[in-house]
Amino acid sequence: MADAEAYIKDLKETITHRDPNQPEFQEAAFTVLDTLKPVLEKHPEYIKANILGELVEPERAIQFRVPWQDDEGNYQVNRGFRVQFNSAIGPYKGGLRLHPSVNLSIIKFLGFEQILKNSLTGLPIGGGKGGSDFNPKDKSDSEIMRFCQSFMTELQKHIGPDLDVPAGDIGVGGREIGYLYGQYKRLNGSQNGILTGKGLEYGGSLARTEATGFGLIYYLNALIKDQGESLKGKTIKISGAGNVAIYAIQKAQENGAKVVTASDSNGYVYDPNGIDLDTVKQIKEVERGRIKEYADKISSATYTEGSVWDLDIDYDIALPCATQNEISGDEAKLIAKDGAKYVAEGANMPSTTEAIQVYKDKGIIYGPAKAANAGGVAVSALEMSQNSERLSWTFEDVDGQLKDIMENIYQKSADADKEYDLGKDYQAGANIAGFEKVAKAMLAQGLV
Ligand SMILES: NC(=O)C1=CN([C@@H]2O[C@H](COP(=O)(O)OP(=O)(O)OC[C@H]3O[C@@H](n4cnc5c(N)ncnc54)[C@H](OP(=O)(O)O)[C@@H]3O)[C@@H](O)[C@H]2O)C=CC1
Ligand SMILES: O=C(O)CCC(=O)C(=O)O
Repeated sequence: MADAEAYIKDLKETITHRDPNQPEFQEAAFTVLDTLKPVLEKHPEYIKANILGELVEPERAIQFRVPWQDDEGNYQVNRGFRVQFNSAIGPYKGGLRLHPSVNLSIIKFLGFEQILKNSLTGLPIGGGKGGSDFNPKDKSDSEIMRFCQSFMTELQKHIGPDLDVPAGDIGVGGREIGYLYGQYKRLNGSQNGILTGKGLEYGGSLARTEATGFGLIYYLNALIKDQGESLKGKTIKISGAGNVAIYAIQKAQENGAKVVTASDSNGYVYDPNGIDLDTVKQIKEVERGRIKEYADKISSATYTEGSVWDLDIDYDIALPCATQNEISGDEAKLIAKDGAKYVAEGANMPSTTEAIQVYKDKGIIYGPAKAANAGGVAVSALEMSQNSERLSWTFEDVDGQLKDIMENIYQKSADADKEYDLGKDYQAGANIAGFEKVAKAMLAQGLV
């Protein structure tokens, strides 16, 4: 039997050989593999059963055509995906992303991340992800509806309340979930909570909208407290101005921190007085506008094109909440130079491999995405529970459970860090804690 190091090396070569054109998937898989050596050394039975070889291969990857008609009557075709990665601990669970950049590599990286993230929540959910290269940004409501109906017409053949329960991600919010749910219901005639992030009028959970952003701050609070500090009085740089960023700003402000930036894919606003959240919500949630408009409305703010991570100001905490690979190695060096002591990830894989190495070299405490942003999927699982028992829990109840789950996730990562003597490496801690549960479940179920 190969030793742990040779086994990991072999797996990486297999992935590179099988999926040479999937850089995002390779990045996500290699990052996890690189941190699991100590577990494999302690548990050679995982090598014997080739658990990692199974883990990096999706149980199923579905690709389909999504034809739809635009407002001018033209026939359009997009590409749809659902990757059902791992069901060892429960039904596949993970969002749908609508963005022109979507391809199989991106959906596989997101689905792979979802396996260990969902395991960390402590809830019985496996990992999956889906989406399409459709761009919802410049589309009318009717076009979005027709696209969603067509997408669900195919997707509904592959999902089910005990099989695979999708939700939102970039480009998929309440409007899209509503159209997708309506089409599922029309085709199947059943009200079985097949999607999460639903409207409150038809089976959604209170606090799901807020969950990822609030959860990020609950996780950050636990992390910071363990270092003997608190959020009060800290200055935060945040990227994004979507669902995750907005509710992270809200909860950070409630905890006495000052958030000074928000961004979108065109540029960022810097407001030294602290971001006015009502203005951001009005622009982004109501008007579906651009973040640039914030600087037109708020006189203390400036707007700059480009990446918010290139803005050179002093601050304490970085919260990337936009998209993958938004922080390069050079930008991580700037984060360190600006004096930030913590990075906690609201987005999925926002830091490149080089950036993560910089955090480690410079002693920045790093909360990885699969731990820090697990609040969204955790409350999705709570939405599934409420749907099953045909009940709606109060906001306080769901929010309280979310807080407990996020504190537990931090604790599990910190415990693994201690057990394996990793030196405050909460990334490796999260990977190990998430992996151990999935590995035990896979081993128990044999070859499946
Ligand atoms: N929603 C959820 O519950 C969860 C989301 N996540 C992750 O959080 C991140 C944000 O998701 P969410 O807030 O839901 O998505 P939204 O669509 O609500 O918002 C995304 C934000 O990120 C910006 N953005 C997207 N792509 C880029 C890019 N290439 N460069 C710079 N900015 C970009 C968008 O700007 P623009 O409008 O210009 O595109 C927008 O401000 C994603 O990585 C997602 O996978 C993780 C866990 C759960
Ligand atoms: O709520 C869900 O099921 C999906 C959340 C998600 O896509 C994520 O955690 O990245």
